[in-house]
Amino acid sequence: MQRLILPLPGNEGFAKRLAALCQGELGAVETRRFPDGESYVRLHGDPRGRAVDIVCTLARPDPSFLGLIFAADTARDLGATEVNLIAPYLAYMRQDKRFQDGESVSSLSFARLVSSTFDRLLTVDPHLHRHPSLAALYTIPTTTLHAAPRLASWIAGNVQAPLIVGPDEESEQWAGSIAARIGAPHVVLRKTRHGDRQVDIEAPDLSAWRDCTPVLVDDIASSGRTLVTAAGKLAGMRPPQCVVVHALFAEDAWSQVSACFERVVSTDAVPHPSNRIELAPLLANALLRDLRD
Ligand SMILES: O=P(O)(O)OC[C@H]1O[C@H](OP(=O)(O)OP(=O)(O)O)[C@H](O)[C@@H]1O
Repeated sequence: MQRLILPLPGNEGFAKRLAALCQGELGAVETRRFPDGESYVRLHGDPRGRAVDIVCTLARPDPSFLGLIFAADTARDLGATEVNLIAPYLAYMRQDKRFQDGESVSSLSFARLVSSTFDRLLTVDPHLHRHPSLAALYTIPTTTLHAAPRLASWIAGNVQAPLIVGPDEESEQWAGSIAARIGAPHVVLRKTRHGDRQVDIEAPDLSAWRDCTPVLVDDIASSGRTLVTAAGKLAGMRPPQCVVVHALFAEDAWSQVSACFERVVSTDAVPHPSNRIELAPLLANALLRDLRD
């Protein structure tokens, strides 16, 4: 039986591309607020006897999360054989430790809530910093996909003589992988984070690559401070470009970041005007491979 693909509001475009690629049936989730602010949820599509994939990128998750849980529960109540969460961006991955007494380890609490509601989670480049994999947080099976091959193809097709630049040591994994795929050089800068919006970045001598176009690559753009500060270290080189996986761009980050680069592009993991790189093919392949019903 065809899978039923149900996007939460705002995820319809991504879900439509996904449904077309994996021959799923596209349904819908209607949501609204009751006058008292509580969430109303109604599914359009029949989950009975079928695998249901709920598509909801989890950027800014707090206002939509309860509706997501209600949608999943409703699919199960109505007879879905399994209920999976397709979250191209996975939220609450950064507070993965109690830095100060009494703090919530929200990565773990969020993972418990998702694990108690869904049968399986598919996501792209979750911000795994202190944990080796999602299995350290989630008790359901998870599939972690990587955008680096698609970022590499975009850079190879759009940038002459790129120098791949990672803004911090953690970005070595994707900067190195992208560079190796397209036969480009790469460098990694060193970042020290002092607060939500304060970072310092040190760069090595980049003069050997003056004839290259620096392409900054990162997993997340949130406050934008990492990208803005890193761009400041590329002075004297060709106009820099920037490719990110998850375009959160909080508050005024987009105007700050876009002013520092000749071009900023992102994947469609989080809907944003900078989206140029489609991830639906990556997720469709995973669905067809891992979740065959
Ligand atoms: O746009 P911004 O607000 O600068 O946030 C984005 C940056 O934050 C993350 O790293 P972070 O420095 O938080 O490392 P960590 O979470 O792994 O400690 C991420 O890898 C980006 O580099």
